[in-house]
Amino acid sequence: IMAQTEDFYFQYKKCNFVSSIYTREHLEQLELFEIRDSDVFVVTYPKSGTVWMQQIVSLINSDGDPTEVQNTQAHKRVPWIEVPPSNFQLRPSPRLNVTHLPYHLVPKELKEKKGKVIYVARNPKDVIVSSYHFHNHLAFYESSKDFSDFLEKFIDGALEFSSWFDHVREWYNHRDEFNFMYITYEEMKKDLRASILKICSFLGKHLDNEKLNTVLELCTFNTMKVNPMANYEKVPKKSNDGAFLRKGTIGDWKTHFTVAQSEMFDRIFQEKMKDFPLSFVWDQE
Ligand SMILES: Nc1ncnc2c1ncn2[C@@H]1O[C@H](COP(=O)(O)OS(=O)(=O)O)[C@@H](OP(=O)(O)O)[C@H]1O
Repeated sequence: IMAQTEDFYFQYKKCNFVSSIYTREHLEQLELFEIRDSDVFVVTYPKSGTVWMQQIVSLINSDGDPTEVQNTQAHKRVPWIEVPPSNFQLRPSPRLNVTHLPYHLVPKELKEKKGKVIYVARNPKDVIVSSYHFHNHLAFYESSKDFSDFLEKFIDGALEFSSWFDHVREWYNHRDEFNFMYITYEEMKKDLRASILKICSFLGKHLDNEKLNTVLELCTFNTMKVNPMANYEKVPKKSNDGAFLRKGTIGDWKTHFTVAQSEMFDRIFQEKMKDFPLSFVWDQE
C-alpha cells in the first residue's frame, strides 16, 4: 500500500502532472515546438484508446507494412510529447505523436492549423474503470482506498491531467482552431474498418483492401495483447490486477458502479456536459 503523498502531483497551468515523470521545464518548452504540416497528434484523456490509436496511425503511416509495429516499442514509434526527455525537434517527418495534454497546453503552432489532431474520446464510466485498474496495477501510481474513493477523485479532477469533463469539452469547443478530427473508442469498437478508413481519409492516405485487412488484423485487441511491441508489458507493476490491455470492452462500468454511484455520476455528467453536442455510447449493442 502506498501512502498518499502531497507532492505526488504538481500543478502546471491548472493541470495535474505526476511529479516522478513530468517536469515544468519540458512542459514550458513544448508549447514552443515548431510544428510541421506532416505532424500528427493523437490526443486523449488517459484510458480512452491512446495505445490503440498509436497502433492504428503507425500502420496507416507504414502503408500496412507490419515491420515497425513488430519491432519497435509503441512509445518509440509514437511518443508522448509531454514525457521528457523528448527528441521531438530532431525526429524525421512524418512525426506521429500522442498526448494527454489539455488543449491549452499543446504546442501553440498547432492552433495555426499546422499538423493534424485526432481526438479520441471514450464514455467516462469506462474510462474511470480502466483508470481505476491501471492505478492499482502500475507501480508509479497511487492506489485508491476503494472504487468509491477513486470515483470521487476522478469527478473532482484530482487525478493526472485533471478533469475529464474539461478535457473533452475544451478540446471539442476549440476544434476549429486546429486541423481536427473527433472519433470515439466506441465507434472504433463498433466498426474498426470504417474507423480506419475515416482516419486514412483525414491523414490523406489510401490503403487498398489487402493492406486494410492487414492493418485491421494487427489492431484488434487480441493481436495487440500478445504483441510485446504494443502491449506495454514491460511497464513496472505493483500487482497483477489488470494489464495495459485489460479487457477492451464497452460497458465494464456496470460491474463496478453501484446503482447509486451510477445515478450520482449521471447527474454530474448532465450538469457538466449540458452544452456538449455529442452523445456517448455507454453499452455494448
Ligand atoms: N485494440 C484495442 N481494442 C480495444 N480496446 C483496446 C485496444 N487497445 C487498448 N485498448 C484498451 O484501451 C484502454 C487503455 O487506454 P489508453 O491506451 O488510452 O491508456 S493510456 O492512457 O495510454 O494509459 C484499456 O481499456 P480497458 O481494457 O477497459 O482497461 C485497453 O484495454
